[in-house]
Amino acid sequence: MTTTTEKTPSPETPATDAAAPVFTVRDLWKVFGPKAQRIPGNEEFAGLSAAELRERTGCTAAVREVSFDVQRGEVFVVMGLSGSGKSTLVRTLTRLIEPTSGSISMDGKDVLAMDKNELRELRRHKAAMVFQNFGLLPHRTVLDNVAYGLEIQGVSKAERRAKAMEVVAKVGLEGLEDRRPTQLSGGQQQRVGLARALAVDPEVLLFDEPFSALDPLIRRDMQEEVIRLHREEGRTMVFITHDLSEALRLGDRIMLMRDGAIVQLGTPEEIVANPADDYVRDFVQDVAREQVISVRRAMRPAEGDEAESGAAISPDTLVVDAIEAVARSGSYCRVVDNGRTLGIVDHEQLLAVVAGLDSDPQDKEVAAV
Ligand SMILES: Nc1ncnc2c1ncn2[C@@H]1O[C@H](COP(=O)(O)OP(=O)(O)OP(=O)(O)O)[C@@H](O)[C@H]1O
Repeated sequence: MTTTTEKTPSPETPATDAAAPVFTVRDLWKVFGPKAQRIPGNEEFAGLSAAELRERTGCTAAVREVSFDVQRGEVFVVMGLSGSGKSTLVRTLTRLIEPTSGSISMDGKDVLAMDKNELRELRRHKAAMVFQNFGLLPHRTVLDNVAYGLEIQGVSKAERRAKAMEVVAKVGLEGLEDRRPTQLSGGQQQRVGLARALAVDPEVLLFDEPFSALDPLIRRDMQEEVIRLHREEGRTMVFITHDLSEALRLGDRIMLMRDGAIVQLGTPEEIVANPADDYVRDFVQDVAREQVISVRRAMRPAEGDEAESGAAISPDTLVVDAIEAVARSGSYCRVVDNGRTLGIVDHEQLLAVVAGLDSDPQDKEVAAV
């Protein structure tokens, strides 16, 4: 794994403070196939590629010794090509798929020790899933579909109607409450699916490629919707996608998977600026770097009296915005944090980012798995 240092709390640690992770996953494996239990941790199979493992054992290691934390309030994106293990991994979080080995805790509670009732509670109240195929009930109205999760929780009719109306408005479906799913566009149906998950007010929303069936413009709309909701509510989100631009747009952090294992875990900026290996480098090679990388990575030390005056920008300013600020200033901009000048950016630094000449070999070492 890369730039994030992860502590290993005991699965029993009660997570009462806001700084504690929502999910803590350690050494997780999910192996499909005969005698799956023999695969995790077995030296004999450790060096085999996915294809070799399948050939030798008939097993598929869909999730392979994966460890990570999901922090409270973040959008945690799980990204990878088809078959890399994204869906399997996210389904193990609430044990829709039983892991083969490893540990998972949510809010400090050991998920693998939960009984049926606790699991039901976990899936209904704490970590609601938004699926790609919406899972809507065709004979129910939009409002009744949205209220469905509350209905199975036994919430009274008046209360669930009120709550459903509230979330219908929140996702921009006002006026469509009485329609049936077939009378809605794909994007609108996805909003119903999202509203239904939101109605139960879960601590975490788990999205399994929810927008991949939508056409690009509607998809963009839905991404904006998720960003807006996240900004308004700060709810923790785990979002699966195979689409890099979607991952970069939505993710606070991105976990890139390949053949069931983590290739890199970091912020979009860390992944684009410091790909952990050639696989990630290939993945991100067409990204417009100036739209992801901030001046924090581009600046140079101030020389002479540069630190004293000149236009100021914050360290989080994206290079694309800094280019405009530098052009307007006519010379350079100071990168200022809390009144302190951290460094300077001028045309030279910013162009180096655009041209991909800015990689810092030291950073790369830190980022390598
Ligand atoms: N029930 C199963 N039995 C056997 N193999 C499975 C099963 N479910 C998934 N796999 C295999 O596990 C691997 C990971 O699958 P998974 O669906 O998690 O990948 P993914 O990254 O979500 O792919 P996609 O983007 O296509 O949905 C694949 O090789 C898949 O064939």
